[in-house]
Amino acid sequence: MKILSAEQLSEADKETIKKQNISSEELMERAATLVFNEINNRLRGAPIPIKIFCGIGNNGGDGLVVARHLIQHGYNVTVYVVNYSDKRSEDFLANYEKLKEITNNWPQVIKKEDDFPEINIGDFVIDAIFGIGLNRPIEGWVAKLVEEINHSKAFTLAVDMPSGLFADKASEKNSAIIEANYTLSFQSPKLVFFLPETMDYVGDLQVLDIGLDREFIGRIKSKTFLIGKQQALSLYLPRKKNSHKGDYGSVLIAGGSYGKIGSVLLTATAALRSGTGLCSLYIPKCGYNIIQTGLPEAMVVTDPDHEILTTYPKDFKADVVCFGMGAGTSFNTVKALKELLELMDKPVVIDADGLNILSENNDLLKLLPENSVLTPHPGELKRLVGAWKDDFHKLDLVKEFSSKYKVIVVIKGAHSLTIDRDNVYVNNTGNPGMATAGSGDVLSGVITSLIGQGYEPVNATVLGIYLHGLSGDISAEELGYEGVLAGDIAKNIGKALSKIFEKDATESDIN
Ligand SMILES: NC(=O)C1=CN([C@@H]2O[C@H](COP(=O)(O)OP(=O)(O)OC[C@H]3O[C@@H](n4cnc5c(N)ncnc54)[C@H](OP(=O)(O)O)[C@@H]3O)[C@@H](O)[C@H]2O)[C@H](O)CC1
Ligand SMILES: [K+]
Repeated sequence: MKILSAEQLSEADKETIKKQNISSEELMERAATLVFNEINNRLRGAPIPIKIFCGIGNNGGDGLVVARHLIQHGYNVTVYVVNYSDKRSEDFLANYEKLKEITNNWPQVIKKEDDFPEINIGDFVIDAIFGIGLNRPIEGWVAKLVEEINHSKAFTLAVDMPSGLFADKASEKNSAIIEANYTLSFQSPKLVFFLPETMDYVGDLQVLDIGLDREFIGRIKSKTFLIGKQQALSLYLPRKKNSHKGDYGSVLIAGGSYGKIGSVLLTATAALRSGTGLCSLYIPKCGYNIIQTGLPEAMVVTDPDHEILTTYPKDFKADVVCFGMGAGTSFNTVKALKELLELMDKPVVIDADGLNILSENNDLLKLLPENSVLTPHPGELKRLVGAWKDDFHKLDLVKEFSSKYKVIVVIKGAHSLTIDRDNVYVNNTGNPGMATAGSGDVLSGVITSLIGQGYEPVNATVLGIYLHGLSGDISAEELGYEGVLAGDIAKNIGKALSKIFEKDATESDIN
């Protein structure tokens, strides 16, 4: 699914009005009625106090439409107009009149702090103050109102966006932003919903298809995509009935050191669980018995050294090599990575200490084969691209790095991002249980395996991250967040792959 910017959404809005020959008020009615339906489905007539805070633009207009429907269905509603300026939009005004026609309980206008109502923890708050039209931080008494809503701890549902968030840029530190429990967003999720500094404001997210013109949206040249089940499915390369292990790639996992052989064991397990035909490990001698016992399906080649990697086996033929987990950054291990990069003309996957070596030896970056995949965690990423001011600056730095070195970079996080030059792929699977030792080693194994099976490196990365997250979700369902081990994520990759083929009746819009 494309992630559209505020500007693209406004254009789609205008184009839809033209093509479908409807008024913008009708489009507002359509969008806000969907919001009402969702609320009605959940509240089912419950008499809890609903407090709707409406701005004076079109987000506020949506709030007024929702209010009208709720009142007509007998809900206990109070509407507040957050009168932050006198520039009331036309559709706001039209719906203001419509609301006054159906109730004697007219909206209360808030113009200063003294006008604030009491907000109780048991209230149901609807935030329709600002949407995609926010163009500067919220200030003054409106900022105080936002704080008041947040402090109340009342359940808060945001219409389109939590007020105070910009759709496509970072917020200043300590900005007033609604901390929503639930966000019902129109047509396309906004990029900020998935970035670490802003995702917590969104709560649970649901995207409502408000019927903006499909053909126009299809033509929009978006470079930002949300990866859900449909996209994962479209990337999958089916297996032929008449095939053998030679058809599914020969991968080499190079890494490990004394005390850290578990890391390569996890990577290799994940590679095999993701469908690799032949999996070999290149490790220091100390790991030989461990791997041969722990993973009899894998083959092992050992370095001359007992404890670390010191060289690279020049005659070894593999379709793809993954380097770095548990390897350490000793002088001779740097040499081993250099030998590998000088030899390879096919994409490699570099993780963990491999990335630390690259950040300390910038000359090696130039040796990376085109479309190699780097999978840093935030600390490793900072060492590679430098420090960033905010999430959007980080995206710019990584895009620049990806273009300069012609590589694919993963920004790991609750929603991991794959950056391929200017393109951003946002992952939408995974859970906090995956924040556990070895989880990254497993991800590298999955991506390496898929490249070995013939996936384009960017597709292998996007699909690999999706499957890794889904496998984490399956593991958490079995074991609870705290109970998940990286080994479980590796073990369940096959189940995750099967799951993308399941038809799921309760599937939400964005999965
Ligand atoms: N295409 C769609 O998805 C549809 C969206 N709808 C809804 O419309 C809003 C967007 O409405 P819009 O009127 O463009 O913008 P807002 O309601 O978010 O903001 C209104 C105006 O507020 C001013 N502004 C911006 N920032 C601040 C601030 N910090 N303090 C005070 N005022 C501010 C700004 O005007 P200025 O002239 O003062 O700059 C905004 O224009 C969208 O989110 C949906 O909810 C439709 O209902 C359906 C189609
Ligand atoms: K809002």
